[in-house]
Amino acid sequence: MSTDTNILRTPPAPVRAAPLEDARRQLAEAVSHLGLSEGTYRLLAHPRREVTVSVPLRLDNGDVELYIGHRVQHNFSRGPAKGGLRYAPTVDLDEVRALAMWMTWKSALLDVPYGGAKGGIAIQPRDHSRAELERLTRRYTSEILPVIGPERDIPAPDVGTDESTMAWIMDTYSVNSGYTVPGVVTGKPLELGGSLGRASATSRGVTHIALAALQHAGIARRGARVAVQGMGKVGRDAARFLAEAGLRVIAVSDQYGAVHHDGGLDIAAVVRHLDVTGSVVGAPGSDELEREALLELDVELLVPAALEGAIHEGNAHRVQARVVVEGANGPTTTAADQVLADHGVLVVPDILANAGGVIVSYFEWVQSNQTYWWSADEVESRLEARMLSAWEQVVRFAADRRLSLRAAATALAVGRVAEAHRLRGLYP
Ligand SMILES: NC(=O)c1ccc[n+]([C@@H]2O[C@H](COP(=O)([O-])OP(=O)(O)OC[C@H]3O[C@@H](n4cnc5c(N)ncnc54)[C@H](O)[C@@H]3O)[C@@H](O)[C@H]2O)c1
Repeated sequence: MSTDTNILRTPPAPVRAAPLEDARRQLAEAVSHLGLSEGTYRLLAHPRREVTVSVPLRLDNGDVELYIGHRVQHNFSRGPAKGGLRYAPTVDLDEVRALAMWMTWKSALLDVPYGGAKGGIAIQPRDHSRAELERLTRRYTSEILPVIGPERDIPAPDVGTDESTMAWIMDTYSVNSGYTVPGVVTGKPLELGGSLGRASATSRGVTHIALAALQHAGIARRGARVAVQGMGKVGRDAARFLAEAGLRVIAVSDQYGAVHHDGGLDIAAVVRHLDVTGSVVGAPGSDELEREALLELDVELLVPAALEGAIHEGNAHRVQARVVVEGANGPTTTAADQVLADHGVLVVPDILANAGGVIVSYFEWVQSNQTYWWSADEVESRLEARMLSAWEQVVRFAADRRLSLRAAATALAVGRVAEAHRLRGLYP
């Protein structure tokens, strides 16, 4: 058993700005633009359901550590709640609330029949063995068991979690149900009913949107310079797909630092180095760059694909990119958004740019529920069609209403959710 101080150790305090304030401000703008009521704002500014749980973990050395987990279901008026599960030391309830709200807008914008949710545990997964992460995941799952399920709330991977995490959730849920329930999570391993194309779906979607946005901005794709912040599940495949599409990825970063090569990085070599060493730093054919300097490089396209608040009031005026495509959720603060708009930077918002994940999650859920599997080509062509259709709707709405792409995307999504509420009526 651990010492008292160990038991009482609290997770590190969050270091970032307030994503929930930004999310609520975006909602308020959409409500006002659409002429919806104050009551509608209040209804949508607060999550429908929140669960906070203690997650005691027996460490490999026998000590017991306590972690705090959350699952927030922002809205389920259009279908089951849907959203990722994050393991990071910076997780707190307000962050999870913001991420859950953005999931509601994303599902509505892409017209998938889901609401929005998010989960998180305040833990540094790097500091734990695989066996510890499995026990943590199973205990967290059993604590939130009553509120999840294929018709209630369907988790998926996010920062610090992966397909193994989803396999453990599915197994824990299934053992407790007495039969196998593949539809309780998405982002599962293929062998357990995962979908072809799910692992790289967010990155594919980012790439489709980035190419459309460059064209919209009148920038030739061939040789266009790109910087990608974050080389995790989203960033690494986005860098690869963008390079394959003829762009020149000149810089990438992770939490340890950034690397740069003016002539274009060899992304396959960078990823091999990352897999072996755990970081992009020192990748062959690259110079080292200060981590945050990546955001300020002279590039045509910047893809922030790490965490919230990367582009903020303090650095936004130094961003030189002409187009920013948000691979991450909430990487641009509201204050930074205004600075980028004043500088003529085209910002494609997260709820559109990184929606490829929720689209193919929806395809996976449909396939799981029907026990019928689609080919990779089918998945990818349906993903591309949905992404580009949403892009066109947002661009048209923004032009008609003289809104930024973020304001347009949020208003379109909020309008659909508000309409679902109106049609269903208020119980009792
Ligand atoms: N995984 C998905 O399908 C998905 C879908 C939609 C949105 N997102 C969002 O995309 C973002 C990344 O998610 P992920 O699944 O790739 O997570 P991940 O844990 O796989 O990767 C995160 C990456 O960010 C890096 N990073 C952290 N802090 C950094 C910093 N200050 N500077 C540079 N790099 C930093 C990490 O080193 C890592 O490479 C998150 O905002 C997530 O919510 C993910």
